[in-house]
Amino acid sequence: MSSRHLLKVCGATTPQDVEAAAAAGADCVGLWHGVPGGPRELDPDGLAALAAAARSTGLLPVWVTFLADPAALVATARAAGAGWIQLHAYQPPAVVRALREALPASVGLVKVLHVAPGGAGCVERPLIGAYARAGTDLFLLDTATEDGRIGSTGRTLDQADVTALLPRLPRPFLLAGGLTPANRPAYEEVVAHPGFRGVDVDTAARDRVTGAFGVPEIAALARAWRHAGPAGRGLGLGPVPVAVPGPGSRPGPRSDTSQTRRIREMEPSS
Ligand SMILES: O=C(O)c1ccccc1N[C@@H]1O[C@H](COP(=O)(O)O)[C@@H](O)[C@H]1O
Repeated sequence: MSSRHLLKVCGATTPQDVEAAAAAGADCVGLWHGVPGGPRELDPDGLAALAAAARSTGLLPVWVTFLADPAALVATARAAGAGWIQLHAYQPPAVVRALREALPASVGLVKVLHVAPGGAGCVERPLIGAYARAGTDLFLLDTATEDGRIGSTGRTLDQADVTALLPRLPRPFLLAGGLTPANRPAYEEVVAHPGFRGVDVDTAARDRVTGAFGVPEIAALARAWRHAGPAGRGLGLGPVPVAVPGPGSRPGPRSDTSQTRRIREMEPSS
């Protein structure tokens, strides 16, 4: 038996984007709010409307944000009904903890770890254990460019930089950063890691002319990235064995409902 990996596509702005993602076989769709100056920024009503549209197609809506104020995050998460929240910036572990304490277990918490190119490593490396203990369900490894850009960089991570980080990750992770159907073979070692749960893509999910999500583009990503992993691995969000000891740990698998459970329950395909 083998497992199916997740495909998240990021930055939907219209119901048509959501429909394209669902039709092409994505599992999760990223919706922005609180990304200042971002070209795909949604207002709170737009976020809630597209989250509902995503749920109605069976997609898991993921709210992607740079916001760091716990009260604002909690209020928006409740109003929008996001399945997961992706903290895509340099929010400290205390923000994760505040969200974990305030939100139901059904809301998954994704913390992005930014990896700089050229062997410079992960910006948040000293905080990884603290993020896990604060309640992070899933890490997301993405590029931070030399000039400080984060999110939708279209820039790939070096497999060696990623694999150097993996022994320190006490939670499952998604991979991002300039991923395409063609560069899947460059990440064999990453895909084989027991914590790997799938990929997150913006640039390569889009029609080059219109800039909207493209069904052929997303379907090609799904074919390349979402297929079988090693036998017996599920999509659970529980702890991953790591070489790095950490003081305490959060309790075992949380009881949860709805969208997060849907991801946890995605059965391995043969
Ligand atoms: O999708 C975006 O444009 C975006 C903007 C701000 C924060 C996060 C964003 N998305 C993340 O960008 C990467 C994938 O981008 P790419 O494939 O390298 O272009 C992924 O982490 C998305 O969640």
